[in-house]
Amino acid sequence: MPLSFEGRVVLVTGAGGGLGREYALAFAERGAAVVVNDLGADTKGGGKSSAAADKVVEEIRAKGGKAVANYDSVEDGEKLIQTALDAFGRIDIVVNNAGILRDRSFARTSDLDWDLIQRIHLRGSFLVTRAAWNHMKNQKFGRIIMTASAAGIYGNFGQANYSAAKLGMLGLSNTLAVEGRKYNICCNTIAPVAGSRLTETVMPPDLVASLKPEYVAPLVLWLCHEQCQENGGLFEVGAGWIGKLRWERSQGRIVRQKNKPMTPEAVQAEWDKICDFTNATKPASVQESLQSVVSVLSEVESEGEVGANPTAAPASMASGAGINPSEAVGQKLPSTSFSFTQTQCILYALGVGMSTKDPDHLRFLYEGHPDFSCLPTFGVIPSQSSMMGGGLSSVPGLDIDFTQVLHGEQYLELYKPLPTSGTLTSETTIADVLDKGSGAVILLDVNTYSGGELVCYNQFSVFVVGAGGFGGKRSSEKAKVPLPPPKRAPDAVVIDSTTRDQAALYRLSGDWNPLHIDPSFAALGGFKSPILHGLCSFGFAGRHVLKQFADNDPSRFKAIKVRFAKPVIPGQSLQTEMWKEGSRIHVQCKVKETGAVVLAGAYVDLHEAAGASSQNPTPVQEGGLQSELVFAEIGRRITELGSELVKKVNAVFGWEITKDGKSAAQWTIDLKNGGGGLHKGPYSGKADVTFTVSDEDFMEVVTGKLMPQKAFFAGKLKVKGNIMLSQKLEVILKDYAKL
Ligand SMILES: CCCCCCC[C@@H](O)CC(=O)SCCNC(=O)CCNC(=O)[C@H](O)C(C)(C)COP(=O)(O)OP(=O)(O)OC[C@H]1O[C@@H](n2cnc3c(N)ncnc32)[C@H](O)[C@@H]1OP(=O)(O)O
Repeated sequence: MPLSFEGRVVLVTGAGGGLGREYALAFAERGAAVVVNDLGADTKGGGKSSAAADKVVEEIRAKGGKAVANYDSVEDGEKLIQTALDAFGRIDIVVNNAGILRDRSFARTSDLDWDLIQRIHLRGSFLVTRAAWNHMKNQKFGRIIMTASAAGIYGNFGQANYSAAKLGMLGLSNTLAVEGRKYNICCNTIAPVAGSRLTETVMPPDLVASLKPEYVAPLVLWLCHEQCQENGGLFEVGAGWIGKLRWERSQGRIVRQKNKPMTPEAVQAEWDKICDFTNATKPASVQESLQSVVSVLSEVESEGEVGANPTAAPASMASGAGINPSEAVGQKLPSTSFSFTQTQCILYALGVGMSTKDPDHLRFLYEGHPDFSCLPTFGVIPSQSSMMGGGLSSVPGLDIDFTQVLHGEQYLELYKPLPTSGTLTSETTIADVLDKGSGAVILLDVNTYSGGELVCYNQFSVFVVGAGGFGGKRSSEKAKVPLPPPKRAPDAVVIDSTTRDQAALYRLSGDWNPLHIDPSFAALGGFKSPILHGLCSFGFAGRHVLKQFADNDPSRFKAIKVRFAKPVIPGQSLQTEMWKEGSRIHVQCKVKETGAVVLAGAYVDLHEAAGASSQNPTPVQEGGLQSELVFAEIGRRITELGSELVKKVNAVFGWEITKDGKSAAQWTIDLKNGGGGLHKGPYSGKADVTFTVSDEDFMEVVTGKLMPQKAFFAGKLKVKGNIMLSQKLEVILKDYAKL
């Protein structure tokens, strides 16, 4: 179908001749109403005449087209746009084409030469475009062209002023592309080579004659058509040829070591590698650029070697997918080391939705807890950092578009419970590359070691949307496959909310992919808003199973497999459905609000429980916080209740609370045979708890001057005893409250 501009209103600046005239005629021929702007100045900006614009308007009208003339300078941007609004009622397309030259060698460039060129090219384009911007925003459509020049891109003798202005227009265009994206305003830049008044002074006449403006106009028309979604591009065009330009960045080298000064000698030593464009990346946004630089910080912090090249990470920033399995499979990524402390374990637990609201979570959130542990699914973090730090893009045969990368599946197997701090090293191999038609799947096997001992194995499956069709195989014997759940009602269902900031929190564990936080980046992948990390939902599901079927005991966790079937949006609720089949728990996760299955074919393998069943009382050792806080709370309640109420408590619940205070005050709570009353069933057992405080501190607590919790932390209130899970004590506290 011919590309029509029927109903569109176009402003072309500098349209009295050359390229501008050609654009104006071409737009009008395809149905657009055109504002033909031309000041009628000479090529150096002198003089003023309406003749040039009028002539083009006449030409258009003679062919039955719609056009009006405007003779204002582009520095009066508002007036140009007003002409369009007055004549045609709207403005859809702005082609910033007007320009003049003041060529001088740099030493001879005067202030005036400089200022005039900046004013007409850069400032003029800014003023005209700004005047049109809100109209385009409101109508949710706009197409803008900036005219740069090879002189700006490459530099050209005698054109310092012009080069600066022209590349300035590219910077302007790049930012308008970012800001306009959500309003369907696209802004692109062209660097045309055509015979015109500006080029006839620097080119031989027959070359000028053969570089016709009509060899440039079709690109401008396409870029301005509603069907064209190109945005933020830079194109060289001339003689019937069009090429796109982009930034390329070498992999670079880290020249700094933790806690050591960065020196020019280190830069010198790495210079060849810094400038080596082998396996160069193509960052296409500030986020992509920054992200890789940020990864340097973690690399340096984890004391990565000088000479590493983490700026290639994460995944590939290259566009223009090119996948070659025979080159990629078997390749190893540089091995990485990951150092962590309790902080990372806690941050991760918070990232996958743990909260102090659930007392059972405290063992994963508080380093002072006697059973403080790392969540088993944290096992993906050290290995993930190996990919983030090393970069898939450095692998030959994997030229992938990072904006199209989704996490497809994950398998994790632990060979021993994870430590809560230490240094782990990871070795990553490209296990296979599959052609799934709609995408490519890259399987990465990662072994993670502590010292020489294997701690865990991960298989990452990375789905690169749109990168399929390269003629590869569809399945792999190396893949850990998802398993469908049994065809019966689930044995357990847990519903848990993610928060609006879930991804913002989870990313602090090391996956800085802007897909999860930056709306513009998410839009590049076709998402309306940032999506949650697959591994975050994975962490939710993993801990649901651990709580439901393994008493939150990390040592019982063996392995987990998950397929990410659909994206989750931060703030949605996850409904985890679980089926117990021996030691395997099949899992399926849905978004509660939509019913969509987001984790499919998932399962968790558990080790058999050793010893007591989960129904037995859990002994709490002296000094453990989870119980202590609650005990301290009980102590406070008891003192508040006073002796009369204590008696009542004893009577109602069949408890025996006594005070034995000589040199110290001691309280003993004895839940006789489950305490009777409300405390039957799984809460049966006996709890003997002793609070020990000095008389002085006891009085402080009794008179409310010192909160029991504070007394506990200050070591003034000591607690000793065995009792069932604190959760049950919360129940007890509620019962006290009823009294
Ligand atoms: C740390 C470094 C490594 C990690 C890199 C990732 C970095 C992270 O920051 C990124 C993320 O966390 S992204 C968030 C989590 N992931 C998602 O939300 C993806 C959700 N899934 C989808 O949208 C689709 O399944 C989709 C788009 C993936 C596939 O949908 P379709 O194209 O419609 O595919 P479909 O027609 O259903 O099936 C075609 C073939 O592909 C297989 N397949 C489908 N989903 C898959 C998936 N999720 N993983 C792997 N393979 C998958 C199908 O089985 C089918 O193949 P076959 O016919 O051989 O069975």
